Amino acid sequence: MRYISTRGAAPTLAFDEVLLAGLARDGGLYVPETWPTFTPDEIRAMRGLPYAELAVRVMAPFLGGRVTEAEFAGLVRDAYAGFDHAAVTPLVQLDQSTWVMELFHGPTLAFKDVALQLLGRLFDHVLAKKAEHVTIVGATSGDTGSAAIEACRDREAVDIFILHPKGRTSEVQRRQMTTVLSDNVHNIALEGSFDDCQDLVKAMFNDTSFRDEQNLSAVNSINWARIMAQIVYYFAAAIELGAPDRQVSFAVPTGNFGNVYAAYGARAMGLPIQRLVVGTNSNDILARFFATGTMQTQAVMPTISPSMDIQISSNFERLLFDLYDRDGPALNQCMGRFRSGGSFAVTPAQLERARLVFNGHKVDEELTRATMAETRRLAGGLLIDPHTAVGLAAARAEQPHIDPAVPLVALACAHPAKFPDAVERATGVRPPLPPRLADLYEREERVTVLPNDLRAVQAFVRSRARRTAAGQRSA
Ligand SMILES: Cc1ncc(COP(=O)(O)O)c(C=O)c1O
Ligand SMILES: N[C@@H](CCOP(=O)(O)O)C(=O)O
Repeated sequence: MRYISTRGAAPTLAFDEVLLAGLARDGGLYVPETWPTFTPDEIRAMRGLPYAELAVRVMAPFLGGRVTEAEFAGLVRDAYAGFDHAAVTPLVQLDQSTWVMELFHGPTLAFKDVALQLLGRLFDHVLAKKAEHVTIVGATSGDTGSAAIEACRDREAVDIFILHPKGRTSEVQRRQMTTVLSDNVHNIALEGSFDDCQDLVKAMFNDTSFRDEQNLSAVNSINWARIMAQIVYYFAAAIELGAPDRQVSFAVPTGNFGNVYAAYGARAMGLPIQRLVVGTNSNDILARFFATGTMQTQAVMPTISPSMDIQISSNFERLLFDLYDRDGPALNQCMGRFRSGGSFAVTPAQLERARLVFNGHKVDEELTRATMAETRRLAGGLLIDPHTAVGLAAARAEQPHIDPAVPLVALACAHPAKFPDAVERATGVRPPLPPRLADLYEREERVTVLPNDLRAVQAFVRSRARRTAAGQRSA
């Protein structure tokens, strides 16, 4: 298995290289040269497997022999042993045709743990073999940051720098990041939005001398391995609900388009997914795209689902690559137009192809709150976080237009305790922090505030990374 860049001008890479590379050198994102596929019989044979075994089956074709299956199975088992539910990503049935998939049973209470607990271990494994050290730079609107920090803290071969938009995450999300005081963890509160954070991360990758000097790596979903690990839970849910002999649809609260792109990947691998419903908050650029075929940025608006306060969804480029029939140079031109003018449009034929699978719905603040309250009332007191509510409300908006016999799974991407103020305001109930985070508000915080300026961030990284200009790990 080799990986190619969506912009068509970077060398193809093997799995271990793509894991460490992050963004491709031509500014594109890596995708598999061809999607591996499973036959219905192969999917049937996955029924009843424990999550970790299923994960190895689903991900093995992506490794291309660069990590042995036995080594990989050990890393996967270890990654999911720390989850507090035996099923890792359990399903909860809400009514005859609607389920919620709980993705928040990992150490930082968000779906990011599912991929990042594995990535941290993969980084260690691959870096030890290569005797290398990497400097990870990542952008977060709240959840990737803490999951990545938890996965990489105290790892000798890694320094990790996480940029979050100052004052725009929930307090729990911020504290989950800034109270980790390990020497290799560096939190930056950026004076800007999440999109600014993500732009700076990409700019650091596109500065090739800085990239090489620091041996940069990524933990955001620009890293292919993140997508690979997220594909697994779509298999887990669909198989539990009857795949390959029954179709399944998913509703996904969406910001950077990584999670729902993983569902698209699962479908490309042979999983019978009928619909992918994209739920956006008031930052509804994706819902507008699926309605009109035009991607047009607007000013980012703070909402009660802050992890989705995003205008530029990195992973959308991976879908566009397919809509452009994998023509890298043509996509490069389109992305250039988007960068310079803040908009682009696809052709009616491209939009029609996208809409065969995807549809989008905007869920405003009022509907988000109403969905949290209604779920508590109708589902036996179940509390859901605002992001999950966006996904569930989008599912409800789609349901009148789809076959009720096809199960619809809404993704619960974060634990309600990460957003206690918003949940309490909507439901009257304040979700308590689980025991492992019970003293979060008493822990010391460490964070550096920086302006939205590439040079300032690069200077900070240089001053803190345990790496010399010659590319070695410093003493
Ligand atoms: C709780 C939560 N829900 C939804 C999303 C959106 O996911 P994606 O960026 O993969 O579209 C995020 C951030 O990624 C998140 O943290
Ligand atoms: N919502 C995300 C934004 C970054 O997304 P990623 O999936 O690309 O890491 C967050 O919580 O940080």
